[in-house]
Amino acid sequence: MTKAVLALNAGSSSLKFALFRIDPTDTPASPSHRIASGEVEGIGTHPHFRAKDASGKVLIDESWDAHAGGPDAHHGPMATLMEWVGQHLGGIELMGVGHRVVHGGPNFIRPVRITPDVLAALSALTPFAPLHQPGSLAPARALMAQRPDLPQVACFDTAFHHTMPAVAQAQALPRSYADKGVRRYGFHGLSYEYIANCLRERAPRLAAGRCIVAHVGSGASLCALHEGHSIDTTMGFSVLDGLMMGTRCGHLDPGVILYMLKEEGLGAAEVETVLYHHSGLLGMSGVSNDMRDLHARAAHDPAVSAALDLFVYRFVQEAGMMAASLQGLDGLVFTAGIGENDAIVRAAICARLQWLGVRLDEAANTANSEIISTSDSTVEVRVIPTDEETTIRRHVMMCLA
Ligand SMILES: Nc1ncnc2c1ncn2[C@@H]1O[C@H](COP(=O)(O)OP(=O)(O)O)[C@@H](O)[C@H]1O
Ligand SMILES: CC(=O)OP(=O)(O)O
Ligand SMILES: [Mg+2]
Repeated sequence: MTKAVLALNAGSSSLKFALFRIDPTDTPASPSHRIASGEVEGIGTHPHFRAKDASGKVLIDESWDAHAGGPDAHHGPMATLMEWVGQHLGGIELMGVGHRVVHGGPNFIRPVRITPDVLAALSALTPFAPLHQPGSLAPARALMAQRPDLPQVACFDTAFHHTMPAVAQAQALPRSYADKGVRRYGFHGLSYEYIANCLRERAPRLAAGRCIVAHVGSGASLCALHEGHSIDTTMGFSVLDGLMMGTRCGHLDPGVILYMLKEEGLGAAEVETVLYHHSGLLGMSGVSNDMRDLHARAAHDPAVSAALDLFVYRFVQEAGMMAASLQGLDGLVFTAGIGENDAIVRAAICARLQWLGVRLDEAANTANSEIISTSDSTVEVRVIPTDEETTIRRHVMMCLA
C-alpha cells in the first residue's frame, strides 16, 4: 500500500517540511518522490504558511493570527500543518514523521524512534546546543501530545560525524571535560550524508577518495570525507566553531570571550547573543547577513568588502586544515544557500585554492553547472544542491522498517 513520510526541519522560529510518497516497492535507498514542501515562518509572532508541489505550483500561501509564543509556540502551527497534510494526502496513510535534531550528544549515533524517554534524554542535551535544541524538539513534543499513535523518528545532525577518529573529537582541555561530553561533535550531518550518497551514484572516484564538502548556508561548515565517511569537520563542540557565518563568528581566540566577560562585564547571555547573532557577515559588515545584499554593496562600502574578504580567507584556511586531515584532496563539493548559488564567492575561494590543485572553469561556475573545475584540475569541484529532508525520509524508513 502506498504510504507517506513527513520530514520536519525546525529552527527557532521556522519549520521547514517536505512530504514524500512511499510506494510499496520503495526501499530507504530508492529515489524520493516529493509530494509537497514548504515552511511555516514567524512561529510565536506572525505565522505564515507556504507550500508548493514538486513542480513548484503554490498549494497554500497564508498568514494566520499570532499564536502563543514560548515553549508552546509550536502547538498551533503543528496542529494546522498536520491538518493540511491530512487533507492533502487524501486516503494515503502517514507512516511516520522524521525530525532534524541538531544535537544527539555522545550516545545518539543513529536515527531513533521518539518515545517520552528519548525526548527527555534529548532535552537534557540542551546545554550543548542552547539555541538550536529546544526548537528541534518542540514540534516532536507538540505532535506526541496531538498524535500519540504516529511514529516519530529523531534524525541527528551530529550522528554522521561519529566516524571521526578520537583525535579529531578531542580538545586540549582537562580530561574531566571530555568525561562530561564536552568534545568535538560536528553538525550538518544530514546534509553531508545526502551529499556522500550522491557522490556514490554520480562521482564514484570522489566517493572512494578524499573530498571536502562545504555546506555554506546561513550556518556553514566543512566536512572532510574519506571514502564517504566523515574524518573531520570544522564545527566542533557547538555550531559556533569553524567558518565565518551569516551571524556567527566561527573560530575565535577564547581570550576574546574572557575579555568580554572580565573587561566589558558582559553576562553569559550577552556574550551568547554577540557570538551567535551579532557576528559573522552581519557583524563585520554592519549591514546584512545575506550574500546577495553584500555583493550589491561591496563596491562602495569598505566594511562590506572587508567582511567578504574575511569570509573567503577563513574558508580557505579551514579548507587547508581539512586537506591536511585528509592528507591530500581529490574533490571539493559546494552545497547549501551560498555554496549552490554564489558563483562570485566560489570563484574567490577556488582562486585561493590553486595551490591544492584546484582549477576553476569560469563559464561552468557562472552557469552553476554541476562540475565547475576544468578537465586538467587535479581537484574535481562540484556544485550539488543538498536535500536534508531526503536524508530524514531515508532515516524514517530505516528506523520503522
Ligand atoms: N542566489 C543567491 N546568491 C548568493 N547567496 C545566496 C543566494 N540565495 C541564497 N543565498 C545565501 O544563502 C543563505 C541561506 O542559506 P540556506 O542554506 O538556505 O540557510 P538555512 O538553511 O540555514 O536557512 C542566505 O543567507 C544567503 O546568504
Ligand atoms: C547546525 C547549524 O548550524 O544549522 P543551520 O545551518 O541550519 O543554522
Ligand atoms: Mg540549513
